[in-house]
Amino acid sequence: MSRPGEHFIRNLPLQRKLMLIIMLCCTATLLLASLFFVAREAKVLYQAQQEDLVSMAEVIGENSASAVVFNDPKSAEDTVRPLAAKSSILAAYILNKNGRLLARYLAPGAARERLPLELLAEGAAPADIIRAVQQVQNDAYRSSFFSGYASVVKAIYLDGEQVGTVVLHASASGFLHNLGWTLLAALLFMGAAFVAAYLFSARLQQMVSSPLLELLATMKEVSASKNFSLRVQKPSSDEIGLLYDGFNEMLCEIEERNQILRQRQAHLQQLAHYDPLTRLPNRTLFYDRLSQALSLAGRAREAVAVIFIDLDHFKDINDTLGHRIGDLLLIEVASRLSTVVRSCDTVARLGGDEFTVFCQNIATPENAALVAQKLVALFVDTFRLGESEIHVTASIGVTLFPNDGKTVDELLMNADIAMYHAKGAGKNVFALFEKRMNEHASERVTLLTDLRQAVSQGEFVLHYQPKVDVLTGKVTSVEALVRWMHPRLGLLGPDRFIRLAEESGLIAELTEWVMATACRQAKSWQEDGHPPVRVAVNLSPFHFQRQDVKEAILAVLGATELDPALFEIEITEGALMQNDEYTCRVLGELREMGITVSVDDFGTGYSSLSYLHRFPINTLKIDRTFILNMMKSTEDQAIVTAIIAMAKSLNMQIVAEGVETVEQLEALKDQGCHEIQGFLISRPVNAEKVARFFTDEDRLRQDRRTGIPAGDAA
Ligand SMILES: Nc1nc2c(ncn2[C@@H]2O[C@H](COP(=O)(O)O[C@H]3[C@@H](O)[C@H](n4cnc5c(=O)[nH]c(N)nc54)O[C@@H]3COP(=O)(O)O)[C@@H](O)[C@H]2O)c(=O)[nH]1
Repeated sequence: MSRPGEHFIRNLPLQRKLMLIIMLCCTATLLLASLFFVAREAKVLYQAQQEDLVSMAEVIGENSASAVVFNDPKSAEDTVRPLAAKSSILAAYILNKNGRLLARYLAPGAARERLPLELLAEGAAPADIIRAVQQVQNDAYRSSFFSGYASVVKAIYLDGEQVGTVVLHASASGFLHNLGWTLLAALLFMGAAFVAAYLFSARLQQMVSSPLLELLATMKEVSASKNFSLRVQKPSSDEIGLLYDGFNEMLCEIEERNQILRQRQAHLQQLAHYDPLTRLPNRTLFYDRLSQALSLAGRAREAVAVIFIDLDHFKDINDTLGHRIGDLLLIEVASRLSTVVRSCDTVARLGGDEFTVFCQNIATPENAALVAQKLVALFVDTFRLGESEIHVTASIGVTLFPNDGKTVDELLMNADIAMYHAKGAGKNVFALFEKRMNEHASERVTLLTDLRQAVSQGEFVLHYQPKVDVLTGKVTSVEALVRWMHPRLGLLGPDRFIRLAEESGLIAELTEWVMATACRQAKSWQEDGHPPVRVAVNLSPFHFQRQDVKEAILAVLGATELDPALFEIEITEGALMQNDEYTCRVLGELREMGITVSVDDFGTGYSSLSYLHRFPINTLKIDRTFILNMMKSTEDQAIVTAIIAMAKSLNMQIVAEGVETVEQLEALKDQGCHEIQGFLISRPVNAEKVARFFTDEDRLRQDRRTGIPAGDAA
């Protein structure tokens, strides 16, 4: 705890503090110097005065020595009488060696009460006189200052032997007067020195404090304005100069740190609001901008179009061509999308292959459709990505504020629903949101709930579609195709629920049921006396990528005791291209067991034909879209020809899917296709009906339509 004085001094401004220090130091120094000077002067003056008195006492002593020896008071008094001429002498005494007072002189007007020997009683004993003389001798110096007289006691010698004593008292006024002058001079000197010190210290403190005050002012300015680019001009090379350097360096460092901080903040801002891959606004920024746009549009009574864009088959592209190409595609798509919209509109990437756009001030739904049309058109040109050139399409959903929704979430949800409708409508199209689409969306949720129970409730049934040899007409295998006997909606085709099963993870359970049922059916046909027929089951890519798919197949074959040679799996091109190493190994192991491996919907994926030889595949099934169009599109015809030629060179069996007409059959036969599957032979039918194709009679009926020659049943 500091004392109040200390506290006061501590809180004084620097200038005052400096002044105080300097003045205190100066005063103390001056005081000490003056004291020393005065004390010294006093000593000199005293000594001079004493010397005078001593020489007078010596003269008196010499003159009175014989009078003292002979105890002659009269002669002794004669020696002191001339002292009357000396105005400064107050009193003089001559004593013999026994202390007897022989002579006495007292100046007229001398104050007797101040003189020790005068204070002795009349006829005082010699011993008292000697004691009083000793006291005079002892107090000689002090009495000069305080009693106003100077004293000297001097022994009287005759022939080297003390015979008496002389005591002299003189007025000290001369000495004190001189001392007074000396003191006055010292005080004047001190005063002058003090004034000089004050002026000098004022200048000195200014020299010290003004750069510090300047620094303080700059510091306040920096702190108020946050302008860290300010610098101070170094005033000197002393410690204050170093302080200035330090201050400038500190500002420099703060400025650099601020710069780094600003860059980092900008980077964080970028990360928080922009997609790092495409540099488009991300979901957060899109939400933010759209909600602002909606509140503006609400006040201005304007419409806003929210568009949801999803790339078709992006997963397949990623899986087959790799993530690097997938990333390049997303970047290219982002840049194409940005070319269509106006500067007031926003294009964003929500994640994965999902992009969104909102356009402000859209006058009519037709205008929104025009924008969507432009967006679809962006995908007409192929994308050149590194070495690859690919054709990609997108499905687009459009919704309008305020008619279709009032909030960002509602609009995005509806745009998403519309986009799903566009996908369902065959992809590469756009769909404007309609209220009824919402019903479909909620239907989808209900369907999913129902699907979860469907397997355990036994609501699925298998239909079978035969594949026949184009030359012999023999059934080579039957494809098991699942249907759902929905208690409320009736018989549902796989297109209504396979995707849902895949998305919900129910596909594995469903496929295991399909495999078990198909295998049991194949056994059952045999037990009913039909010739052994191979049964083909579709494996979803989601299921195939599960590490236990082989074990699941083995378990089914083991449980049903079906010969693996009578079991076939159909996997899509996309599934084939995912995780090559694993796919290759599992397919190899399945083939070694005698299971037939077919690639379904071939031609729709992105696998290069030469890539196929790496996989242990038995059969390629040409996708039915090529078969459907081969009679009218030379391009599709060329694709079919190329696939057949390539498959043959790789010693693979070729099955043409979706053969509906005899013309298609003839064309395929001419090109050397091995097998066909399609409505021309049979639609997918139940187990009982398909079994009829195993007998000669039904094949013959079939032969009459197709012209395929009859042969032995498989
Ligand atoms: N993962 C699983 N996928 C399955 C399963 N069961 C079926 N599916 C897949 O569902 C898709 C649609 O199948 P579906 O509605 O059964 O259609 C099949 C045939 O009806 C149809 N087809 C056959 N011939 C013709 C024809 O001449 N014209 C024509 N328009 N359609 C025809 O093709 C479907 C069979 O195709 P594919 O499988 O490619 O051989 C379908 O993709 C099935 O794969 C299942 O259990 N698991």
